[in-house]
Amino acid sequence: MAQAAFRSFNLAFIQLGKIGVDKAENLKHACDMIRTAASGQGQNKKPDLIVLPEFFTTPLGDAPLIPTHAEDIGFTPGEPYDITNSKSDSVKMLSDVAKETGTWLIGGSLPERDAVKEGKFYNTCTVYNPKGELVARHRKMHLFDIDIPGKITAKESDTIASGDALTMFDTEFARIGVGICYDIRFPELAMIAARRGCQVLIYPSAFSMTTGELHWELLQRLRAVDNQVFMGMCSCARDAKAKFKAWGHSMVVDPMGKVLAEAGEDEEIVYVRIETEELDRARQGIPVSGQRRFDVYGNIALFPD
Ligand SMILES: NC(=O)CCC(=O)C(=O)O
Repeated sequence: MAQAAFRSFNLAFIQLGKIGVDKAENLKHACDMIRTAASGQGQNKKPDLIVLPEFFTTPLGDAPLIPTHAEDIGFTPGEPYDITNSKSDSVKMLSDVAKETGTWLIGGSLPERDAVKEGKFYNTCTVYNPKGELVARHRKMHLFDIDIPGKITAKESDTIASGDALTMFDTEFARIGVGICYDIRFPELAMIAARRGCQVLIYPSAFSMTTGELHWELLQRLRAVDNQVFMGMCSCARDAKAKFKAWGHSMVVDPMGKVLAEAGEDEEIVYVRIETEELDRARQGIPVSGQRRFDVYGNIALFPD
């Protein structure tokens, strides 16, 4: 893979609120918020890249809504895609607003209907360039199936099928790796993306209230430091009435593990300047990438569980 460009840029995370049962209203609200974020709100922060959270069209934890809210995206990575004939309202909105605002856009995620794998759907993120072209798609690879007795039981795999590909895309300012929420718990994904030249990793997300306090910041700082990359997770806002209450606290961490920006719990737009020097400083000062011992590790995928 060719060396990726890297220059300083502005990033905006939309910690979106008001995600209700009406998909059209959710789309309209997301579109309004993207326009607001793109304006930079008069603070000389006009973003090059805007990010939405996980499941921005459909309330998380409301599984019966998934079949009605799911959309046919019909995108195959690497193949041309005709947005004007897309069957997805969300794809059309995201493409239009990326073009209108002239920004890169990581369009959170939404339930995707495909040739429906075993009657399930995908939890899918789509990415747009400033011309409004759909350039990448990530299907959540690791599904949120957990059981912490008395606290939380979740089985995302009841309705969602797992994706089977890593996702990264090139902009004029960085190579960016994409995952979705629970994907953060699997260091291999971030490690491979970093080794393939990503300087920035961004995961649309919505952590649980049980795990958020201990793990949300910790996991992002770990992935950032392990891989010497910028790491960010963009969450939904917390909604006290929702079935799944999101932790919020959308965050961006630098390659030394320093938290550059953090939202609260409510709807909010977080602006961050990503400075190339921070990555160079971390990698030059602590040169772990040249000190790895692959001669000793061998193929870790072959180790027994
Ligand atoms: N939406 C999710 O994947 C939730 C992940 C989460 O809360 C975690 O602890 O991991």
